[in-house]
Amino acid sequence: MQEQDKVWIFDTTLRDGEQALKASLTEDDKIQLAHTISRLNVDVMEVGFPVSSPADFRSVQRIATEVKGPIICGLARSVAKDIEACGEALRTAQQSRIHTFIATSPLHLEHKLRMSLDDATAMAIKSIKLARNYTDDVEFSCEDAGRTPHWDLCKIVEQAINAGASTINLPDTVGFVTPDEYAAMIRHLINNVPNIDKARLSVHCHNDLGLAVANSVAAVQAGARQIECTINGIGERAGNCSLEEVAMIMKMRHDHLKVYTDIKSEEIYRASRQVAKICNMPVQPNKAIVGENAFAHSSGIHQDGVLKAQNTYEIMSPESVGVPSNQLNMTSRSGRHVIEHRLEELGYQKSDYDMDGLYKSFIELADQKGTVYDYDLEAMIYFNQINDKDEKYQLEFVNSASNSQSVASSTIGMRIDGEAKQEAATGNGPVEASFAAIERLTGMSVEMIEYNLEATGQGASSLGQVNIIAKYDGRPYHGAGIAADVVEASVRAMIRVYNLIYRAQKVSDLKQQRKAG
Ligand SMILES: CC(=O)SCCNC(=O)CCNC(=O)[C@H](O)C(C)(C)COP(=O)(O)OP(=O)(O)OC[C@H]1O[C@@H](n2cnc3c(N)ncnc32)[C@H](O)[C@@H]1OP(=O)(O)O
Ligand SMILES: CC(C)C(=O)C(=O)O
Repeated sequence: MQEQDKVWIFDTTLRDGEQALKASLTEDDKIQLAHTISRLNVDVMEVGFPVSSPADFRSVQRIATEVKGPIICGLARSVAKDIEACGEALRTAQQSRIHTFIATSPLHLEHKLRMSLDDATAMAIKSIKLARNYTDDVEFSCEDAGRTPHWDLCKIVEQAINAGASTINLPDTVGFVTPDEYAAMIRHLINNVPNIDKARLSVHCHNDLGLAVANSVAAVQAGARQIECTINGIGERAGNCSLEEVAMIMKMRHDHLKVYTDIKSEEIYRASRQVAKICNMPVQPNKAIVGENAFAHSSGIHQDGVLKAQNTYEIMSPESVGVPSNQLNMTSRSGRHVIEHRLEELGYQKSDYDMDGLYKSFIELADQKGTVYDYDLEAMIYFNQINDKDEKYQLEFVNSASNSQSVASSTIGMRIDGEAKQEAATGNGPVEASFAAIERLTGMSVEMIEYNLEATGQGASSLGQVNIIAKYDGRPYHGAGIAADVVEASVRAMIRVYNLIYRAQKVSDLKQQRKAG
């Protein structure tokens, strides 16, 4: 592969991505994420806007000192104090870049900066020269380039390169342009700026019309060689171009695009999950590359195809982006092939069950509860069908109390194998206290993996829906509960988990008996 075909990946998760968060990241969060981003093997990491606050200055400084590998970059307006703060914060970096910008569109010049293009150009040149006192690697951005006349861009870009900028970034700051327009802008600059070969052309796209990735790819096809992007596409408003998407487009479509990045794609999923968790920005399930459903197949025809040849419905392998494996969801849209496959993985042979009878129970259960899990399948083999009314643990009542001044308490009444029992416990909140009371009643303790509370319905009369994933004996169980009272919804979800554990234990006993006899 040739160096001129390499597209640099400039990650701005910790700068533009962070701008969109409801709560700022702590210094430690940023350090942790910076190490993760560096493991992706990005070329440049923009990690903050040092003049904006002492905390941002300190985190840029710490990342510059601690994170080795990528070029560490900070953002600065075309203002001396911003450049000085940036230069100072980046002083200890192995390789540093100062990224300075000024808006160039008539709209921003007139209404925001209240100055002419010539004045903005003069400020840009002064800033680039000042930045060169700190580092040889200076990037200059024409903010709102997408809405700037092409000849205005040519004028300022030529002077910025002469002043010492080695990367020229042309952002579509408000996500307004279409791919053909953006490509035409890049071509115009390549064809009309006499010193353009002295700089790397960069693009920075926002997703207001959902075109950030498409625009970035179109710009690369037109000759840009740096993409500014964020993990999971987080960023101002509708977000930025998503790193994982452009990296995988270039990897998977190298045949067509003929360019490459140095991203270690196997690190993508881990990075995505960490960003989602630390930034408290969950990834939508159908998000390309990293969404929960990106490698999940739910319909029978697709599942059958994937089982016969994975590439029938997967254009890339889950492992190539660090997802451990694909997922074949068992739902009412599944067919017999996937059930047979799953049971084979669980150690069953065809002679262990009657597929026609099993499939009938499977479809009934799937229609009732959506997803059917392994333990449901096994229970169907051993009990033919599952009836919730015969469950071991049945809730009778929940009586919880909490206030802001003392610990919460809860009394739970249950029927266990038909016998009425009750227990009380305390906790940090009424849900924790209720779970502790259930633990006493069942004599079993589970490890909580996930607790998710959502309102279903509207306004104050909405119902609380709780979904729990809890582990027992190394195996996860899923429980859901719905009630007007969120504590009751939580208790119902947890009791469901205990019933599933009990049923799985019974299945295991029956398996042993079958083996022995
Ligand atoms: C498109 C982007 O994403 S750009 C990056 C956006 N990120 C941020 O804004 C986060 C960091 N920003 C901040 O912490 C603050 O806005 C600061 C510290 C930079 C400035 O704060 P303040 O001095 O209080 O100014 P405020 O933010 O209200 O207004 C911005 C000022 O900068 C000016 N300005 C905006 N961009 C530039 C620029 N590139 N170069 C020079 N001046 C600029 C504006 O015209 C305005 O100036 P004015 O006060 O003379 O009207
Ligand atoms: C500062 C620049 C690169 C920016 O964030 C934008 O224009 O969106």
